[in-house]
Amino acid sequence: MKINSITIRRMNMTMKHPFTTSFGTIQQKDFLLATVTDADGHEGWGESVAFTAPWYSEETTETTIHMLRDFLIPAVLGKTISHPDEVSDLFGHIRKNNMAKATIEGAIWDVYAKHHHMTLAAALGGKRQRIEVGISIGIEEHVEDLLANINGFIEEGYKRIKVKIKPGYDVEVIRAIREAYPDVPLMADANSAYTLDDVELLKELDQFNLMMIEQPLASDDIIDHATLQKQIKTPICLDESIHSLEDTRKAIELGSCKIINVKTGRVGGLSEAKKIHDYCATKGIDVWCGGMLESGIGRAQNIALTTLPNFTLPGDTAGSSRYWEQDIITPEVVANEGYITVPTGDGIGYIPNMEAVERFTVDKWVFLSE
Ligand SMILES: O=C(O)CCC(=O)c1ccccc1C(=O)O
Ligand SMILES: [Mg+2]
Repeated sequence: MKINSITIRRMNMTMKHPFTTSFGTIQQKDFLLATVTDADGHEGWGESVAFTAPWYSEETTETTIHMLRDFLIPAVLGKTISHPDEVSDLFGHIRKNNMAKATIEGAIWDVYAKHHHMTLAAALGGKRQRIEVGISIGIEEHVEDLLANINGFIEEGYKRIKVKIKPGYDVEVIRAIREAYPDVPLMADANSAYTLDDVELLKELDQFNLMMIEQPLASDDIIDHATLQKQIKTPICLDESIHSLEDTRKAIELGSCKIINVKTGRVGGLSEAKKIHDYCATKGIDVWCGGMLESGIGRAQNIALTTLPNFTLPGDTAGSSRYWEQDIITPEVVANEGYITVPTGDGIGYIPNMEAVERFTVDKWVFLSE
């Protein structure tokens, strides 16, 4: 399969509702789409999950444009590959910049699956025909508003509720949720808002039977998380700290977590995500698929990844309508009673809605092979 051309679009989409975490609020999504074509004219799509500002990780929309244009696209354009696993070798001389790498790698997986007339899920080795999904709910200034949001999503059937916590918005908020919903599968994501000085407070969360606490400590830490896990009963799930299979191995060996949130962008692509999934399966560590407020393209990639067998816990991949007035794929992603049916068309299985894609495009670059 020869990589004939790559198109990068800078997109701007407005989310229906602002989304607030411990590090800030986001409503405007400024992100990139990559389209890769092979010599037979198959077209694969990928999405960059980097945000405009570097609050979740160090990558931004601008750094991903730089990396794609000056390093990553030249490394693959015109090359012939027989399998997407080879892309990591082509990128082998470029350190980190995982979200930029995953943008191209994801598009190459899609074009590979289309080239072989199979679904992306099947190309990855996934077997599930539907996936179980939860919902991630942002911080609300008033707890009544949060409870109203939770109520709506429980009524829609989402399989578990994830709420964001931060210092001053934690034990009492979780207590209020548990009083209203004693049995709902519930978890909390701190996005690195605490330190080991907060151990006593974090121990108080043990009384609420949370499925897990996600990334309580620093975004680059796996040592303190191991110390914390020894002192709390609630399983720790790592998100920000895990960038590779090697990080995963070290975190599991240290006892830093019992669960891993897999995000393709954070780990540099679907091939690495699959390796992490496979390794965790051998260690008895559950994984689930995280979200980055993606458009339909990234969402479709997440759905395909979640069909792998060790994605045993509901992920953050909600339906399109939770985020967008109009998504950029046809059909849109629909979650019904907490399940998304895996599409059966080739590749990502959803068709880019070009009218919507063009409408939200603010910049575009085309790279052709010689
Ligand atoms: O609904 C989603 O896509 C997941 C939302 C979410 O939790 C999140 C959104 C943006 C950045 C980081 C995170 C996170 O998982 O920590
Ligand atoms: Mg998280």
